[in-house]
Amino acid sequence: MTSVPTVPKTASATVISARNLRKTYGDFNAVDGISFDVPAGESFGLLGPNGAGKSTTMKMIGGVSSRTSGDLTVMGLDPDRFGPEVRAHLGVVPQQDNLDEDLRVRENLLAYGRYFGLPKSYLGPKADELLEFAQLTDKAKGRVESLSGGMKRRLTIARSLINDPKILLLDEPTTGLDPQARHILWDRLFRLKEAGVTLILTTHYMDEAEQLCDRLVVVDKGKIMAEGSPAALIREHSTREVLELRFGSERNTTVAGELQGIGSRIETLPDRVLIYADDGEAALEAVSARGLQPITSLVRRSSLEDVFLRLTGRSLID
Ligand SMILES: Nc1ncnc2c1ncn2[C@@H]1O[C@H](COP(=O)(O)OP(=O)(O)OP(=O)(O)O)[C@@H](O)[C@H]1O
Repeated sequence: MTSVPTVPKTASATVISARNLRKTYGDFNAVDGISFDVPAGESFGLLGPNGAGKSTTMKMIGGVSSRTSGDLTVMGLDPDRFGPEVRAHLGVVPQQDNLDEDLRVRENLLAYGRYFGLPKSYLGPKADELLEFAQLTDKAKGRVESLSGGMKRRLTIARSLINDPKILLLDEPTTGLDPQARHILWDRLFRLKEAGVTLILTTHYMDEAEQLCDRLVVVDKGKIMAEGSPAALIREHSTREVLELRFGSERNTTVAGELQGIGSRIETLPDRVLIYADDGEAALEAVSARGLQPITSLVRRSSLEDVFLRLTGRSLID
């Protein structure tokens, strides 16, 4: 039997450490040599488009997919060698809800807890506490199929907390949910963070990353393009404001030349032109002064979407 090393004291502040982490399928690099550290209690995000390698990274952290090369430790342990021990520290919320539709809501929590070998005396009160946390107490005896998408997500999160994990892995926690359901979920995740749980989440929603993440890595095609807090990334890779102009589909693609010199950078997208400037209103006045009249104009703050566009030349949401 392999003995489990004790978690080194010096590493207590770092709960996940990846060095040159790589996963290949045939000759395709799904995760292409990424490195990052996550300290305890942080809310850490992997932000990137579909196919960037986010889920593959999560699966390696969760010990359900072995890495091709590189180093990875979770709570000081290698998930490839100590899968069950690593999973005992983790709560996992997969991209697709995989609740047991044959069981009632509360039963889902109990059954999952039994799978972890947790005793009945612990599970009953814990299930009730988690239903309360997930705002599902009144649905305890209901059928899973009768829950809304947001409720199913909350039940999946409640289920992932049955073993009091120190780290919660959330793969695209709010994909497919309506705005209200997303906000309720964000609030619950924020409470977990306040309670000291380390959150690792993947998302392709920039607003979600901005709301939830203390720090994130921007990933594209299996590589890390940038790393930092949302505010620091925006400061480093974008201007304070962005002026969005729509001139109509024909004109959008040809007008950029006439805008040269306004702001510090211009991006032409199929449906609009973006002028990056610290003062968006001043940029708009400069556009008018050139006799150019957009159909619509909007000044907004820079977002992580702008960071992604800057780093990859592509829009985050296709
Ligand atoms: N088992 C597999 N076999 C072959 N290729 C795979 C496998 N799993 C993932 N891939 C490929 O690896 C790349 C990264 O996939 P991954 O699911 O990690 O991306 P992602 O960033 O999580 O995107 P999504 O949000 O779509 O899940 C994709 O091109 C995907 O097609």
